[in-house]
Amino acid sequence: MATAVAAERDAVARAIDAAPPEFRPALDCVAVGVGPAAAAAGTATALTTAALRGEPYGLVVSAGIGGGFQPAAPVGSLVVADAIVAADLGAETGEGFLPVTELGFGTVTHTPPAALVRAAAAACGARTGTVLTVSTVTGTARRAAELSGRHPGAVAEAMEGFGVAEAAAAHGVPVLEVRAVSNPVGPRDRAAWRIGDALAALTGAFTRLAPVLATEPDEESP
Ligand SMILES: O=C(O)c1cccc(C(=O)CC[C@H]2O[C@@H](n3cnc4c(=O)[nH]cnc43)[C@H](O)[C@@H]2O)c1
Repeated sequence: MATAVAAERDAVARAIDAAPPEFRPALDCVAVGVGPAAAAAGTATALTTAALRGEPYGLVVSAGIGGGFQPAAPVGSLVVADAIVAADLGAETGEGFLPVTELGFGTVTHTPPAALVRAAAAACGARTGTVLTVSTVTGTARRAAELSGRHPGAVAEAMEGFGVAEAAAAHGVPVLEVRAVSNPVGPRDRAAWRIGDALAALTGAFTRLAPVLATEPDEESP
């Protein structure tokens, strides 16, 4: 489990530690830092350390708070990513933004296992959709509309998912992203953030997700 900051890690760990032993997943919670680069470095380090220990991870979960696109993901709601997309990895041109894939290299999308996404969303009552990874928090209606226009399936944005997913992919491990919405994506309004509520929602989500994450992948329905 990779979160950006300690408050998110503790919100998830509270739920996991409280799960009954038979439903408690063997899960390490690590705060890997804010932003895609720190998230990739921290997650890759954790994956490599576990592999060298002879106990490789079978799943990586990127979890934390995030901004919700309105009206798809209201503040306080939960989102499970069915696609994890690097929204600002590319080039600006006179004709608009070009993702790196159109420049001929890299990747901008990671796709979590569909059955796991369905099971996780059903367990915690989350919406599913694209979760964008950005290096700059959206702060204007114009940028929010631009991102929604380029990514019609986007329900949320955050800053780590794609970095976590890149590290997981490098280790051949599946990835999941779960976000509790702390603020709307749009004009900057710090008074509208509900970080405490979102952290409580994250704990609630992982209370209900624990049995899903404790299930061996081959026990899942397709
Ligand atoms: O200063 C601001 O206007 C501002 C607005 C929203 C979030 C921030 C942060 O610095 C939080 C970054 C942190 O939390 C995640 N997060 C939460 N909301 C968003 C968002 O709307 N867009 C992107 N990231 C968000 C993010 O994953 C970071 O870990 C500042």
